[in-house]
Amino acid sequence: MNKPAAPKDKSQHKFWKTQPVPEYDEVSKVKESGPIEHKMLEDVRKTPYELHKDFKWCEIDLDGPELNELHDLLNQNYVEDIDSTLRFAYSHAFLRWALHPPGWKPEWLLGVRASESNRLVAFIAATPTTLIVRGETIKSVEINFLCIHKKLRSKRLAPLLIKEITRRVNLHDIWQALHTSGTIIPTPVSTCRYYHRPLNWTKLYSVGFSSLPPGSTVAKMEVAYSLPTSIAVEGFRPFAPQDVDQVHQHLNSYLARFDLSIQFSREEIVHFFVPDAEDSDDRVVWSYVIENDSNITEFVSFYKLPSTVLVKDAPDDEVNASYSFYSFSTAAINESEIDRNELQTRLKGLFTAALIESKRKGFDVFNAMSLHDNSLFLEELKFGPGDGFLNYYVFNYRTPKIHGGITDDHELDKNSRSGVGVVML
Ligand SMILES: CCCCCCCCCCCCCC(=O)SCCNC(=O)CCNC(=O)[C@H](O)C(C)(C)COP(=O)(O)OP(=O)(O)OC[C@H]1O[C@@H](n2cnc3c(N)ncnc32)[C@H](O)[C@@H]1OP(=O)(O)O
Repeated sequence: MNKPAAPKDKSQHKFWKTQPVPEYDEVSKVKESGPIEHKMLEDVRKTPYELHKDFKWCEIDLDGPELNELHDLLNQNYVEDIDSTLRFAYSHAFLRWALHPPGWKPEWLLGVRASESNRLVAFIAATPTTLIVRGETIKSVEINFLCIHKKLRSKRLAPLLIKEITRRVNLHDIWQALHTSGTIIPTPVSTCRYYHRPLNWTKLYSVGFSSLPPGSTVAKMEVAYSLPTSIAVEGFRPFAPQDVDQVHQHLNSYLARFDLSIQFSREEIVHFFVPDAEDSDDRVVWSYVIENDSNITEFVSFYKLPSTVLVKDAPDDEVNASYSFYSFSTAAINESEIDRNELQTRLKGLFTAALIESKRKGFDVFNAMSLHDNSLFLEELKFGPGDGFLNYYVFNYRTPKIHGGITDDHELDKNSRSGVGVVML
């Protein structure tokens, strides 16, 4: 298992030591939460940061051919797993869905082009969100898709992208940002672990994602990960437009229980969960509810994010993965009345149904993290711990460390639930 690397001292981070982020040892000592730096709108620089003359800033218009340029930049240069065997392969539809939520701004889809060739060589995105940290509501952004072309790495371009997106966000009177990364910089507020539930074990084995335990066989592993062919939970059905109000209300109540979370507007519920396509290669998100007597009691959603297989001569070039997105059970909402056994039973039923649907849609693996109340079902539903960890950061905010659903030994913590409610794409 690859444990997260031991961090350096913040002072060794040439760029991050200049930014309003906590010291490494601060989150374990701090008692109060709040912004680190208070700036005024008039203090914000009015002009873009200067780039080297070989480069220029640009905004990426996702409604035209630039979408394809961004797609190619990310698919060739974005995040790879620890041993470089897989790389995220975002679809065009995914990028539009992720980067055009309600309230998106053209100037927050920030690119860098080579001055001479006009080629897109780097990108960073901000999208608006309503963050809640320990009950405090903060108008904020999510920062994602920071990517620099492989040939331009280690040239200190990332700090410029980060400073310029900060400036563009600050100009909207927004001073905090949520971001995640597999790498450690100053300073994670929480760390969650990835868990993987094989749906097509043989395929995962053939591309090197899964390994055969000693004494087992491919056939035995297929049986071990087989799923019922029909869904046993009564009232389970696809999420439909008429469910928006109930899901909006329950999901926000569910998410408000967590120390680090977000709140959705009604428009965001529609954007993120009502699919705009029937099943097709272009579909990005699937959402379902459990309805009893016209009341929605549970909700589950997952999105499609394949990875390109980078191993030479592998029999397949893609792993088709679904990722657990937002979900809730109303059994968890009223904190004083939570019956853990009841909640566990409901979540197991809900996620077994999600796994069956995922398998029916042709996914090879279902991924989830040690967040929400997931520790109540991950092991029972045969999710295995992954090598990957995801660190959560809140820019310009300090707050005591938030539980990421794993113990100090990085094992799933089944005794206390995670404090993380937000799921980053
Ligand atoms: C209020 C609004 C605020 C808005 C902003 C909030 C903050 C947002 C922060 C960004 C959230 C992004 C969320 C995502 O998208 S996370 C996904 C990040 N992307 C990838 O992993 C894709 C593959 N990798 C790359 O494209 C490059 O390696 C990247 C672009 C990551 C770095 O490029 P490069 O390798 O060529 O490095 P450099 O020489 O230019 O720069 C080196 C400096 O950059 C610091 N670095 C490296 N990686 C990261 C990272 N993932 N978050 C923050 N900082 C990072 C590094 O510690 C060093 O600083 P320091 O250690 O010396 O101090």
